Amino acid sequence: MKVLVFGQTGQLATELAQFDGVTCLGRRDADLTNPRACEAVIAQADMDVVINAAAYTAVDRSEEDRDTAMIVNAMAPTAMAAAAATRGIPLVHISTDYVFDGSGTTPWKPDDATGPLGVYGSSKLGGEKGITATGGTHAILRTAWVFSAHGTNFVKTMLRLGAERDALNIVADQIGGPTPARDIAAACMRIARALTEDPTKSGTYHFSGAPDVSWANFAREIFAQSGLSVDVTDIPTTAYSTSAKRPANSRLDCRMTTATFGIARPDWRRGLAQVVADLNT
Ligand SMILES: NC(=O)C1=CN([C@@H]2O[C@H](COP(=O)(O)OP(=O)(O)OC[C@H]3O[C@@H](n4cnc5c(N)ncnc54)[C@H](OP(=O)(O)O)[C@@H]3O)[C@@H](O)[C@H]2O)C=CC1
Ligand SMILES: Cc1cn([C@H]2C[C@H](O)[C@@H](COP(=O)(O)OP(=O)(O)O[C@H]3O[C@@H](C)C(=O)[C@@H](O)[C@H]3O)O2)c(=O)[nH]c1=O
Repeated sequence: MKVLVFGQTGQLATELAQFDGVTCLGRRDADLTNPRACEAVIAQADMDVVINAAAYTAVDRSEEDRDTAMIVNAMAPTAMAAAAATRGIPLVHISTDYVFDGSGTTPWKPDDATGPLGVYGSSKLGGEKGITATGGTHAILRTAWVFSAHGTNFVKTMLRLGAERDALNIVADQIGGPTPARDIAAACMRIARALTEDPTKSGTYHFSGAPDVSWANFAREIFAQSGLSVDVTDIPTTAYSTSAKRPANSRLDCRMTTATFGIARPDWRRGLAQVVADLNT
């Protein structure tokens, strides 16, 4: 299976690059601020499937840079979907828990009502809607709280801060499933294969690590596994000021993904152990 991946330097793209048959495109090969260029790349490439692992992921910055976030996260993926549909190949696209408003405590199902709280979530929802509307073979895989040894993520932020300070205040009223990028990459490859064999599996799916946890308890586990002695104090969201609002409830109901593709929720504590080991080598 020949797989064209948008993204090269990011957490997910770096993990996808480990699989056979994958060609990763960096910004110089395809800049998502130019959706037409993304379309042209797909039209010209001889590929079996496209995975979009590129996105504008700076949640707070997107509040002041709405236009770029919308082009990269909504217009470019829509253009990719149109080009993939024209070529008759599937598109696997990654979306986020931030498309939900975070109300309640029940895990979100794929067809639950969306209601993004900020620009990043709105732009990602725009991408979902554009892809779905093209009517081509696709999977939109919503995930959450991604971490890996590469790029920027909460684990690396905690390790940096934990090396500098012996106490941290961390939000404890936002709950979600941290997800190792390596497991998302494996899920994407499996879904890509399944879609090439059975396009009726097109749709929106959820995939996040288990068990669900607060950011504060995630931080505690990060420090425990990395041997750092840092005192974590639970704080409410209201005590941590950010430009973008984050959902309180980021739990994702992943049962449809398991039922359709045989992919189970990974235990993020195992993924964390791997990342901590990778960072120490
Ligand atoms: N990170 C997370 O916690 C979560 C991420 N997701 C989604 O998962 C997917 C993968 O995320 P992740 O791997 O963490 O992302 P990263 O932030 O690690 O990487 C983003 C990638 O997108 C590329 N990119 C950004 N803007 C452009 C552009 N204009 N043209 C070309 N490439 C561009 C970056 O390239 P460059 O280095 O050149 O900027 C980079 O390779 C995204 O769709 C994201 O929305 C979903 C839930 C949680
Ligand atoms: C650094 C720090 C963060 N926090 C809080 C702020 C926030 O509520 C939470 C996580 O902060 P971050 O800014 O690292 O995470 P954030 O960038 O919001 O992470 C999100 O990224 C996008 C791309 C997604 O799609 C989401 O699934 C999610 O992973 O931790 C503290 O409470 N104390 C701290 O010292």
